[in-house]
Amino acid sequence: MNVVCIGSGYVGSVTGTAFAVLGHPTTVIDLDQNKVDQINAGASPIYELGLDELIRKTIGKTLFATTSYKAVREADVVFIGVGTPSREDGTVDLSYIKSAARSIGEYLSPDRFTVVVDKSTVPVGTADLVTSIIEEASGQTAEEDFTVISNPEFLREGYALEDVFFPDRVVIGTSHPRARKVMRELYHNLLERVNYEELSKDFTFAYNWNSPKATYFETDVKSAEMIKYASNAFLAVKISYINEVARLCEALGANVLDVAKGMGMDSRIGEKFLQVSSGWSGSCFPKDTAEFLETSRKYGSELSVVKAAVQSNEKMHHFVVEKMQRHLKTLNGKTVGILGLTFKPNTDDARKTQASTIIRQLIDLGANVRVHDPKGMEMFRELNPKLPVGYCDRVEDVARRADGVVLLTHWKEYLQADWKRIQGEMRYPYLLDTRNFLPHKMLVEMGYIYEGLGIGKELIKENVAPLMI
Ligand SMILES: NC(=O)c1ccc[n+]([C@@H]2O[C@H](COP(=O)([O-])OP(=O)(O)OC[C@H]3O[C@@H](n4cnc5c(N)ncnc54)[C@H](O)[C@@H]3O)[C@@H](O)[C@H]2O)c1
Ligand SMILES: O=c1ccn([C@@H]2O[C@H](COP(=O)(O)OP(=O)(O)O[C@H]3O[C@H](CO)[C@@H](O)[C@H](O)[C@H]3O)[C@@H](O)[C@H]2O)c(=O)[nH]1
Repeated sequence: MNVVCIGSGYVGSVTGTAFAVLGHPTTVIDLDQNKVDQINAGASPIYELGLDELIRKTIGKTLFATTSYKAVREADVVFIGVGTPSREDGTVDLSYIKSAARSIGEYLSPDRFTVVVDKSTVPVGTADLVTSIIEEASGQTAEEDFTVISNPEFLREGYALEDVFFPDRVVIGTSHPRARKVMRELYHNLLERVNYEELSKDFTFAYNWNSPKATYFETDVKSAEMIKYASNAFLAVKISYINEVARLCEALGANVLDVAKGMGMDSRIGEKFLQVSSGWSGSCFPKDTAEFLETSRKYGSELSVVKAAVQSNEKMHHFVVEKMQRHLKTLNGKTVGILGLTFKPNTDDARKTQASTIIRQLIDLGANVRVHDPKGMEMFRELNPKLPVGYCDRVEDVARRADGVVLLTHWKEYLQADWKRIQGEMRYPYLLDTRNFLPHKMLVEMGYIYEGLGIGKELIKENVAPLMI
């Protein structure tokens, strides 16, 4: 089956590579010549564990990359995986989707039935919009010559390949019988794990080989579009909730790590997405909750739980700064080291990261800020060109004459850091670990004044339950 993937970002590059690995001739199309050149050179345009390796193995065989839309002519399935960023008012900017739809329409073959698939996260009703643009640009008839369906993507950055090859579910939104048949055929190898034993020999990174096979769920197009927003918003609510519980634990002297563990043992609740943080962030949750909320308001059915989760999340960013301020009395003139700029580990993605909000607040309060991240410094600097921070290549440099160090992202590099040496660099050994990630007991014994989130003071000295990552 000939596959085209429009967009070679965090979703397009992974999806395109995955279908190529599964044996479908796949062309990735991006307007960005640099990304296309990188893929053709056998390298990934993003940092994602294992992706380089798979691109290298498939490029020129089943994987192709280009800036031209010509491959659409020969395609059975065309995925749209372009960006859907937020506008100022929180609603989604669909300009990339519209432009991709126009280009698809211009190249659509009149001689074959093509299934166009929205993989980007798009508001309910977008498939209709894409349909009308393609009809106008191609002069062809929807549902006869082509159809537009929804197949939302649920991958997480940092675990993208694992999520794509071993998804919990594949959601297909269409009532078109022919499109359903095409999509079942396309996903057959993935659902049945055909040749996965062969693949396992090549993969040098961990895969969840024993997980149950994915559920293939067919529904109508609008419900599929809705499932994506409803899922992301639900996960954001879950994190906001545990973060609020963490604040209360702290006030009451309870240990949120054990509280989350005990809650997660109830299969109705589940242990995942109960990790305390300085707030959720990144390129998906902030924009998707904003759009979902705006849509709910537009239709007179405001999602008040989601609204509260968003507000609570903003409070969580402030809480981290306030906690530091409480401890150091003032931040004016103090030097603060930040560990972690990406919104989570194992990605270079620094879009809409909580680090930028927290750093801005620290600077507004008069602090001098130094930062480090294993993979995200380049993108963070590009996105925040005027932010007056010192970029450090080594963890120790962040700590130089610092009055406090804050860990925002739980990169394993920080677990392995030389904490004795870091302490030696600091003016005052205050360490705020917003992920409760570091070995507290050892650090306290070393002489650090250690604070986590949601852990009562006396518990810090004991061996509290480790964070699940
Ligand atoms: N990042 C994630 O983890 C993730 C997960 C699931 C769903 N999504 C959704 O998937 C979509 C893509 O997200 P992303 O993070 O991959 O975005 P991205 O910004 O990383 O990538 C988008 C790519 O599309 C290209 N592009 C834009 N317009 C184009 C056009 N007309 N023709 C060809 N290429 C074009 C851009 O150059 C860019 O490389 C969004 O809707 C997002 O919400 C993202
Ligand atoms: O227990 C948790 C889990 C996550 N986070 C934070 O929540 C944010 C989002 O994390 P995660 O969901 O792992 O990353 P994404 O790559 O943004 O993935 C989300 O957004 C994608 C884009 O829509 C979806 O495809 C995924 O299913 C959905 O998990 C990050 O800031 C995390 O640090 C927490 O604070 N605590």
